Amino acid sequence: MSLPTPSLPTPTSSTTTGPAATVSIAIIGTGMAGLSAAQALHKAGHAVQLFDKARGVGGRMSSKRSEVGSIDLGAQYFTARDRRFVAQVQQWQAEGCVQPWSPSLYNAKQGRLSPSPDEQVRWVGAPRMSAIAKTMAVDLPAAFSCRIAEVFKGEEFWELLDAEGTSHGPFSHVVLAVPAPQATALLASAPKLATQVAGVKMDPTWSVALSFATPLDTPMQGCFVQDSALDWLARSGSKPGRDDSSDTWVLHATSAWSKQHIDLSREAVIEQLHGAFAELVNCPMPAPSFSIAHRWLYARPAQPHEWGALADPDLGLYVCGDWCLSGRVEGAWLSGQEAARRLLEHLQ
Ligand SMILES: Cc1cc2nc3c(=O)[nH]c(=O)nc-3n(C[C@H](O)[C@H](O)[C@H](O)COP(=O)(O)OP(=O)(O)OC[C@H]3O[C@@H](n4cnc5c(N)ncnc54)[C@H](O)[C@@H]3O)c2cc1C
Ligand SMILES: NC(=O)c1ccc[n+]([C@@H]2O[C@H](COP(=O)([O-])OP(=O)(O)OC[C@H]3O[C@@H](n4cnc5c(N)ncnc54)[C@H](O)[C@@H]3O)[C@@H](O)[C@H]2O)c1
Repeated sequence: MSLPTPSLPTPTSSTTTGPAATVSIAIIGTGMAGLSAAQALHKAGHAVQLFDKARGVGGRMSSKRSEVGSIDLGAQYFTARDRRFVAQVQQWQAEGCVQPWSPSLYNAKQGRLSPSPDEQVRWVGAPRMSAIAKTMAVDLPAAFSCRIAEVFKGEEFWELLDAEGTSHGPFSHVVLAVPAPQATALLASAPKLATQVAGVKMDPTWSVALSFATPLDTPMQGCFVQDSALDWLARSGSKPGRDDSSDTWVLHATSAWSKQHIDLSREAVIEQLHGAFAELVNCPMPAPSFSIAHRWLYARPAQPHEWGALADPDLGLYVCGDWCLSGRVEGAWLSGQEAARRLLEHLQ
């Protein structure tokens, strides 16, 4: 498809900015990485415009509203090891959107459950995981339900084309903050970057929540699982601020199981993971009163990288996301900071 070359500063869409002096920076993706970059750029005095194909912020840290309350179907908790992220988490805690979570932890190996306490500090969004992204997004202009399909550069500025055919721009720079396979599709303007990003494989995760009217008779609140279709279990009500009127559990399948059952129906996934859960927990397991399944196609990078962020600074194109670092919440935040740092450095 041949794309129009944008002439500036002619307005081209509803999100068009004004004169070239105030041309803003486009950020595609409002997960942790995109919001981290947006906050850093906004703090440095730059105008940003965020886009997300979803109906709200958070990406893999979003929470699903349901009849049994909000459920964290993606990220379950996070740890903070880098001192910059530790400081950020303390700020979120002061703002009231983050609290520590100290579950009664178990380990399941070859079908045997055993307590597995440790000293690790674990954090969760409160009252739900998405609270962090919501707090970060305050004051940042964002367009939702807007899937960006193409990113292209005119003589001077960038334009975005969404899946509905609407053009957005002009933008001085573009930050892609989406999972690697989705970033590759938007990197036609930068073939070298596209090749590097295309090499990053991401694995899926099937996530299921089951609610029980009567609490299960187990002290377990979180469990690392081995030798099973499952690799993680969490009891939602044990996290601060959650609705605990029914006993809701989140079960995550392993990457291997998720890949093998990628096209299974939601009903069949719920049935199979409920079965694996019942085998694992040493207590009577009734039928759930509520269940839901979500397939995360790009849940985690298949291999870790140490890139921080990727960029073609001369073009004005930056790429970040958890997959540029650890594949965790902390890595996503650090990657967004690094993309912003490199962009600001290039402007000087
Ligand atoms: C099941 C599961 C469990 C996890 N558990 C943990 C955990 O316990 N601890 C931990 O630290 N991490 C965990 N993670 C990982 C953590 O959630 C991620 O590392 C982090 O949230 C990634 O943030 P991100 O901004 O890089 O990407 P994302 O959160 O994926 O954000 C990308 C955003 O881009 C949007 N987008 C994509 N393509 C387009 C497009 N073309 N146009 C517009 N918008 C687009 C998406 O809608 C999304 O909102 C888990 C992830 C999953 C899936
Ligand atoms: N399902 C997904 O798609 C997905 C994606 C990204 C991250 N994650 C998970 O997010 C977590 C984040 O990692 P982190 O380093 O921030 O947290 P962490 O330190 O709690 O866990 C890291 C890993 O150490 C092991 N571990 C930690 N504490 C344990 C204990 N008390 N008993 C037994 N094993 C224990 C587990 O294997 C765990 O996966 C990991 O568990 C990771 O698997 C899941």
